[in-house]
Amino acid sequence: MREFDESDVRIRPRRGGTKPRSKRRPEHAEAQWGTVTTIDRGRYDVLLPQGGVRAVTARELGRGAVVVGDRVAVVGDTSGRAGTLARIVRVAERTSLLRRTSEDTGGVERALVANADQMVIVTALADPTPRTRMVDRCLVAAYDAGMDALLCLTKADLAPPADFLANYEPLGVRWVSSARTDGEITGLTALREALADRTSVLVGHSGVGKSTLVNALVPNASRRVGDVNAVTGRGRHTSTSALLLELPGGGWVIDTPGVRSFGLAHVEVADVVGAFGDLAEITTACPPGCTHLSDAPGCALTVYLRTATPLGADRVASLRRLLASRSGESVSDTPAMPHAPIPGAGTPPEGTA
Ligand SMILES: Nc1nc2c(ncn2[C@@H]2O[C@H](COP(=O)(O)OP(=O)(O)OP(=O)(O)O)[C@@H](O)[C@H]2O)c(=O)[nH]1
Repeated sequence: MREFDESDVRIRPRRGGTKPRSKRRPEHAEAQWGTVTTIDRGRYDVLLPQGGVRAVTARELGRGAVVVGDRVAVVGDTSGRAGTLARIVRVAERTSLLRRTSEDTGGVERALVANADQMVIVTALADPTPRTRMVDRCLVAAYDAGMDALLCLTKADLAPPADFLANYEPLGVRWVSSARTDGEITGLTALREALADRTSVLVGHSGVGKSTLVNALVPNASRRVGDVNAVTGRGRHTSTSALLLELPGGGWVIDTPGVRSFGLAHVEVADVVGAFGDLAEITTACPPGCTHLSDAPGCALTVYLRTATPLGADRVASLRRLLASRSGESVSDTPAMPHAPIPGAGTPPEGTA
């Protein structure tokens, strides 16, 4: 019979070894501040003033505490040499946070991107067919996160923007459009102007041409361009992780992987209504807990509709469409009549819907 000796006993070294634990948190006075550019399986790429480093997060920060766009304090090996890992010890207060819930019915809330001040909603005018529902949900998420919204309509060589834009006329959403002409992406001047010196998060369904845009805006971005599936009409998921990129003319863009769903269960009704200053005042006369949807008993918006101007009625219809999209209900899209842009919607780089 074989005898046992010490080599048969496997002792897993305790994390931190036998070092006595200090009760005092290190001050990390030597920490350097940088911005998280991408995340891959628990590894964070952080851009420091002298260049990029790869880092892990300190245990006390907890899981999921850091997202792309976060300003973070980094300690340890910040040489950026291959194989080295620095440590993120602090996260700066965020100026904005884009979130989504995994399921509309109160699923887990996830932070997606921090510190962006503008959401660029990329939608193809054809191939795949544009859907207002996705755009509506993005708008709600942008308003909730405290960001401006910009509609970026791609593939204008395949269909004109007018019909689709009519849906956003009453909202006064800023818009730009791009096209492919003789193999080149054109119409980028207005987009570049709208992105200059800002941090913009690009969202959109897979296949709308988001990677193509990023490659055109940021030389060497090398975002993979996929094909639209001929059977489903949807794009393949060729991008994987959110990525922050510096624009040559100043400013930053954050490319996000193809978003298939935008769960908004975490968004409060009041935050959506708050984005409609004129209507918010009217809703103060609503009964407590009013959903402001068309079937809501005693909703002051329904009373207002009896005497509203066509523009006012369109505004109510748009707000209700957004509120319904927030709760996951589907409503039929009634194209709105063209009207003048809404004051306070921002300066349009090219036009206002
Ligand atoms: N006709 C036309 N096609 C375009 C235009 N922009 C992009 N495409 C094509 O649309 C397809 C999808 O483009 P991508 O840039 O990969 O789309 P994406 O939104 O990044 O998709 P994912 O990478 O899957 O998230 C590709 O075949 C592009 O060549 C455009 O302005 N006009």
